[in-house]
Amino acid sequence: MTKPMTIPNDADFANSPLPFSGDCFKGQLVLVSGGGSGIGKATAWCFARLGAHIIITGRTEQKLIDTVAALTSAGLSASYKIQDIRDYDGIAAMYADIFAEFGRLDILINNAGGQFPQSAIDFSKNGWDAVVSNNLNGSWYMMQHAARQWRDRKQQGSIVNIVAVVPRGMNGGAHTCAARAGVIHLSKTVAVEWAEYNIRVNCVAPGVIFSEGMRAYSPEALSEFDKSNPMKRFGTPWDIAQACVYLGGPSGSFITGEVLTLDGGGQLWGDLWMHGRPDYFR
Ligand SMILES: CCCCCCC/C=C/C(=O)SCCNC(=O)CCNC(=O)[C@H](O)C(C)(C)COP(=O)(O)OP(=O)(O)OC[C@H]1O[C@@H](n2cnc3c(N)ncnc32)[C@H](O)[C@@H]1OP(=O)(O)O
Ligand SMILES: NC(=O)C1=CN([C@@H]2O[C@H](COP(=O)(O)OP(=O)(O)OC[C@H]3O[C@@H](n4cnc5c(N)ncnc54)[C@H](OP(=O)(O)O)[C@@H]3O)[C@@H](O)[C@H]2O)C=CC1
Repeated sequence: MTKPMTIPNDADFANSPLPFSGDCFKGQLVLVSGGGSGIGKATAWCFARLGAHIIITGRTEQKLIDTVAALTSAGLSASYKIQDIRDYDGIAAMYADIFAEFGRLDILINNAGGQFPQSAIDFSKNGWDAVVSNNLNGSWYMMQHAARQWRDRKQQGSIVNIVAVVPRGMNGGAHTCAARAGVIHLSKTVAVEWAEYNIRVNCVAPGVIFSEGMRAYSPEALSEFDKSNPMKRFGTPWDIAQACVYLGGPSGSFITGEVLTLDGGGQLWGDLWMHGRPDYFR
């Protein structure tokens, strides 16, 4: 039978855990995919500074080594695993290793991903497949294998999927827009299906964030990115990191199936061309 609810009082509020105190994630394990650069790296730092042990993943070992070295040099707790998010069986084995070593995983920040900018009409079949596979399949493999571990061990879990701002499409990025829209609606669906397992699933949608990822764009396209929202500037990886902490941790405990957009208002005003603005739209 469900416990009857009581109205919280001053004593309850005095003792409720604060979401962003110095060590509020102490004893917790957070996995950040793509944690060797950009938004993932910032998110790893944010959680680690709040007391969590961080596992970062990615394909390029040197980036992971350097990031873990920086975190541990600062007295924080971190390790890494090399893992391509497109490798279904490899991901299952990675989670098995993590649970065998730590016995738990509290939060998955499903951040790894990316694309190349190109007009949709020019996509090759392989180009389309590569981006959809990276961003939709890869995100799903990471979510499903984590959720199976949590369900089987009767442990609660929280997933934050990093997506993109898709309501008005993404000019020059139709492949990633399709994949990210897929992740958003996948998240909304499993947020309901997995509520019985105490697994929350949310998304963070970054607008233009000035990270290493910006190297994938031409100077011409980049020169307009910071004018694509009413604040007329880029956001920072730290902006996104804090949103991940808010949604992924206890402060998000009654939030599931949600998309938190951090884009300086770009979904309301402005436009962005990932492959440069065509003359027709000048
Ligand atoms: C509305 C507001 C939205 C704001 C959006 C702001 C902009 C978003 C920014 C970011 O997301 S920053 C993060 C950027 N970081 C990355 O994108 C890095 C990750 N990307 C990759 O690792 C790769 O690009 C990939 C997408 C995973 C593809 O890697 P893969 O190793 O699978 O590809 P390949 O085997 O090299 O190629 C497969 C296929 O794709 C074609 N292709 C690859 N790059 C390009 C390109 N630059 N232009 C055109 N086509 C490309 C490649 O040619 C292959 O196709 P075929 O030649 O075989 O037909
Ligand atoms: N910066 C921005 O403006 C925006 C970014 N995003 C998304 O946010 C996320 C982080 O981007 P950002 O930090 O800016 O850019 P980065 O390119 O720095 O980050 C992407 C990370 O994902 C990893 N990665 C990519 N593909 C794979 C894969 N198949 N398997 C494992 N790891 C992979 C990369 O590491 P490695 O290559 O070593 O594997 C890299 O560390 C991405 O999903 C990006 O698309 C969304 C909207 C806007």
